[in-house]
Amino acid sequence: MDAELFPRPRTTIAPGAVHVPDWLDADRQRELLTACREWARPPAGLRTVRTPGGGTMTARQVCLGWHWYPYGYARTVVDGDGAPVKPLPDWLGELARRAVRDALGTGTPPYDIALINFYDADARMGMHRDSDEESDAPVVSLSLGDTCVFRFGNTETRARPYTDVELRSGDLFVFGGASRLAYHGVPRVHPGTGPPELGLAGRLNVTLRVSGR
Ligand SMILES: O=C(O)CCC(=O)C(=O)O
Ligand SMILES: [Fe+2]
Repeated sequence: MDAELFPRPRTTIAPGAVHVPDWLDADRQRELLTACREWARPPAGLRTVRTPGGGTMTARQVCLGWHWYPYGYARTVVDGDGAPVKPLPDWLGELARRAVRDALGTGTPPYDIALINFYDADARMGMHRDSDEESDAPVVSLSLGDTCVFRFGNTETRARPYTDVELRSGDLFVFGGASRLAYHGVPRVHPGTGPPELGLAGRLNVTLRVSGR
């Protein structure tokens, strides 16, 4: 990890939306990466997501707990190999609850959805809302590998006002409350910026949600 002259501060980006730099230490990042590599294997492994309009998402994805597809949830990979979705391990659900407690100081119901997004140097994610859940529990986002620009906007439109936040390996971002349905996206990944000792080319994002089902 780079030694910073000044540690990056924890920042409230919008009401209920908090960025906590360096939340995962190097060992926890390595453990999470090892787990992601296992989850990415078939069956129900890393896949390219096709949108109803005929496009494809550039970030490839694997789901745990519930399988997300545009735009709903299923117990099997209905838009892929048809296999049952992998279970979400208790330790990962507990990590998400601890994240919310740390970032927002509140309790939450158990987390039952994890999306793992893999970004190569050219991958992006367009502005969207996480709105396929029936729970208003906060969304938890963990980053590994390359630094990205995470764009966090408003609940009304994909356009401004928004705030660009640099998410680095080990950073936590939580959005709940008044920001739970805010538009957000990843306009850019900076290749080669991850911690060399992690050994990941690209960026991984682990997004945890509560389905409310
Ligand atoms: O990669 C990220 O940081 C954001 C991912 C995201 O917004 C999502 O999976 O819904
Ligand atoms: Fe999202």
